[in-house]
Amino acid sequence: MKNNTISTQMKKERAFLVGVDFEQQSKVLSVEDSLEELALLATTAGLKVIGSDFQRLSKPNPSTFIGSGKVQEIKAVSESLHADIIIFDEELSPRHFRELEEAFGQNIRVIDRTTLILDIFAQHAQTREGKLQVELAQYEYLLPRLTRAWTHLARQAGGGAGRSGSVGGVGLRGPGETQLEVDRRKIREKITRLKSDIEKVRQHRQRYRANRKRSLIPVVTLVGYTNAGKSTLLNNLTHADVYVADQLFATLDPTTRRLELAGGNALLLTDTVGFIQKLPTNLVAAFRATLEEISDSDLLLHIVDVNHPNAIQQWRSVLDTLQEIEADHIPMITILNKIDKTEDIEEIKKQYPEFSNAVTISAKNSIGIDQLLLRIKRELFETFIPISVTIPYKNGTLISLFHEFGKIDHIENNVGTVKITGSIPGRLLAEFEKFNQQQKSRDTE
Ligand SMILES: Nc1nc2c(ncn2[C@@H]2O[C@H](COP(=O)(O)OP(=O)(O)OP(=O)(O)O)[C@@H](O)[C@H]2O)c(=O)[nH]1
Ligand SMILES: [Mg+2]
Repeated sequence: MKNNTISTQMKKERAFLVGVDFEQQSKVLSVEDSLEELALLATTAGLKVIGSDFQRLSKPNPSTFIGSGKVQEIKAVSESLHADIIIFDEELSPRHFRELEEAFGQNIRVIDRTTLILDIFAQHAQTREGKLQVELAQYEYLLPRLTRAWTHLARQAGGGAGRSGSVGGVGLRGPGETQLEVDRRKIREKITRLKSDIEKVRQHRQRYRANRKRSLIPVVTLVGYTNAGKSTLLNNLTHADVYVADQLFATLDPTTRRLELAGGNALLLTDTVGFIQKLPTNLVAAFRATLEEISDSDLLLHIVDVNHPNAIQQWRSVLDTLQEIEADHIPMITILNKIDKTEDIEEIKKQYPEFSNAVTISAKNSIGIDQLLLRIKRELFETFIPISVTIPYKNGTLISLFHEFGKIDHIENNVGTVKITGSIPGRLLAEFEKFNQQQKSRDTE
């Protein structure tokens, strides 16, 4: 594989995009819309998009992904447009890469959607954890796709391999190993090291989360398609200073801020990485630590750019990803954002029943924010579930929790235990489950 890094320092590289319209395949976006999104991704990565084309296929061609005639056609067009790089809107297999590089020749690089997203992630990651996660995803993606000696990796990654000199230099080559094997081995070693580093960060994060759980402030996470306005909303609500930009994946690293609601309740609000259709699965895996934040929340705020022509498709695609990371059971408020740019919001709500219960806001212009805060408050602090529990004195935290957040109808002190009948916010149900009266009497029968 040739150099995979898209440089933004030099004159903008010229990119030609290639999509595939698969017949009979359920897809989130049409091939044209998906290519438009790919163009945005390419621009975000610092490329200049000079054209695009697509082919209708029933299944990928095993050697060149698209048909060989189409390859020749695209080769001719992209050469005449002086393209530096060709981007496929689908994930390419190692063999596809090999054959396409062969077909397009030395002067044009071939990358795919995943490589492009990984590149943007690499450019946008700020924290150590974010950087580690992206680096791991890049190495894991590249390892099987390594088709020739690949010395740029060491320089590009800026990691250990770079400091130890050029890959495969004198003394680095193992007996009988080819350059390619050396590269592969080095990458495998690097992957092992990255995984253990990430695991350490993950454990630290888990301990932090456990502490937070104990403090019992509800955790609310902003989710949504990339560029929907998640960071803008976090900034609006908490006066945080998260980077906001009209580009894809502006945010990579999670930011958490405390938000005080009227009436004295507080919550922790987290902004995190956005989703996209055809999100590469290994990227989801690499970001598991970050995404665990989401599956551990008490409430999700799902932000939709209602002004986007594919708003409903984006909404569905986010739900798919939430299901993939096992976060689809968490209560969710759908928020239609950017209504300042929308002509008839009621019409849209009527058109899509999925949106009928949504809160409508403009995060940028502070429209509908009070309404949203009321909904959050209701969801977290005012949805009560009747319960009757017998709690041993030694579980004092739980008793004080009931006093603080629950509504007590009746309280009775016995030897070593206290029996409380009343109701608690739905989000706390799991905490009390063990001491639930009904549950207990069933068990002893
Ligand atoms: N007109 C309008 N633009 C908005 C509104 N909210 C956000 N935006 C714009 O939408 C773009 C994306 O906003 P962000 O807050 O960065 O979106 P995000 O969901 O955090 O995006 P990623 O971090 O890239 O996933 C920015 O240009 C914002 O200024 C709104 O209510 N109205
Ligand atoms: Mg953001």
